[in-house]
Amino acid sequence: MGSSCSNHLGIPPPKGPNHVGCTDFMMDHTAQGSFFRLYYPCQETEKAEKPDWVPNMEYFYGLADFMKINRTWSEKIFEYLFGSYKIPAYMDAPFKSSEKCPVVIFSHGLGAFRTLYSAICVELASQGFIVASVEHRDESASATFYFHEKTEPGLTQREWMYYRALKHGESEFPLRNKQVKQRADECILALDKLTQMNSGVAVQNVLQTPFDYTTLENSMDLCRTAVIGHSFGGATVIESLCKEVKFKCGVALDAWMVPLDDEIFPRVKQPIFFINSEKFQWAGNISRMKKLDCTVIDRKMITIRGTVHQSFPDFTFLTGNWIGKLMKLKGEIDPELAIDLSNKATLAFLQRHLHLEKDFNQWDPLIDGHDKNLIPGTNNLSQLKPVPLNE
Ligand SMILES: CCN(CC)CCN(C[C@]12C[C@](c3ccc(C(F)(F)F)cc3)(C1)C2)C(=O)Cn1c(SCc2ccc(F)cc2)nc(=O)c2c1C=CC2
Repeated sequence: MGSSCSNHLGIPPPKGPNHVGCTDFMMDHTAQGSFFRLYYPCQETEKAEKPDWVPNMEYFYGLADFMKINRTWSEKIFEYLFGSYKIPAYMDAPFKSSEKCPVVIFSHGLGAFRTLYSAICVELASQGFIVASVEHRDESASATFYFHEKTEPGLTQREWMYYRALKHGESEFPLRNKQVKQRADECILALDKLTQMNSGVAVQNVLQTPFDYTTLENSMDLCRTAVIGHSFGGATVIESLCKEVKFKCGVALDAWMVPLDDEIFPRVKQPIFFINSEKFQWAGNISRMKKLDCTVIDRKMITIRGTVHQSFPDFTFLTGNWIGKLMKLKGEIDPELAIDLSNKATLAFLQRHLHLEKDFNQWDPLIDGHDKNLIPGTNNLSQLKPVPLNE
């Protein structure tokens, strides 16, 4: 998919001091291996291209499946609406950072995949983080791929795994609980791969990208690691914190709490920041977040006024107001202002709990909802509303 998009829409560029590079990593041919997009501070290079936002057509097919719409014409619509957008980062640009980078593992939502939260991941990388945006193989992604057993040396063909919808009459919890456990394992495995890269252990990347992973040796501060996720990825944050104490804190963006066992809540010991949209809130979901409230561990919650569930993924920047509001991809608030508030509040929380020596503490008031576009805690209407299913 070529040609730069000419209209005013697009994924907002990063605001931090670093230029941002990105590259893809897949540890082996199997669906059990780790697969993520890596965003990192890079050298400024004219040569590097900006990658397509949606890397392969199969992702649009998967998105059609997820949206329960016909693949044929929806692929044309997606191609027309979104086919030419680029990620505001330089593909395979050389890594460059004057200091060790803190690390974030990012987990996407149901029906999403690794590139759909680029505005968040690129911003964090521009602020000095190394971010691995995992692509989950639990059949919750619209689509993902791995490789058939090596047919011939070097020659490998992609195997696509598509979104698995709930079967008619199938109950949601058992599937989502199994998936959230796999998702947490995949976040932990991604952290393990980054740990190997940091220690100079040679790691195999079955995607022959030109990026030189040896340049990441001694580049990461693995004592400063966090996990962040949207919706189902927010539940993955909680599950990952419970399973892996190397994650020092978590940021759950509009967490969908359904997949989680109640019994894990008392077992999570790390700080958690819930950043919620105004619309994706209902009593059952909020009450489970509140079960994580704790006097001795920093647990924070804010609501961003005028936002919807889709205010966190990149789609919110890519359609005009009319279509955006119709498809609930946009709320009342300007999408760039909303993500800016979310990113700044996230950076302040990460500074506090990863003990960063940056100036992100300038945004501490946002953690407590002190801004005209923020509400401390929930939107308090959540008691009234039934469960939103089409958010
Ligand atoms: C009818 C299908 N039904 C499936 C269960 C509900 C579908 N749905 C609402 C949608 C996603 C929507 C969407 C996307 C993308 C366009 C596009 F046109 F821009 F492409 C339009 C409209 C359709 C808004 C959600 O699932 C909401 N949601 C999400 S949305 C994450 C996502 C997925 C694909 C993306 F491209 C971007 C973001 N992540 C979660 O973890 C959870 C939920 C709900 C509970 C847990």
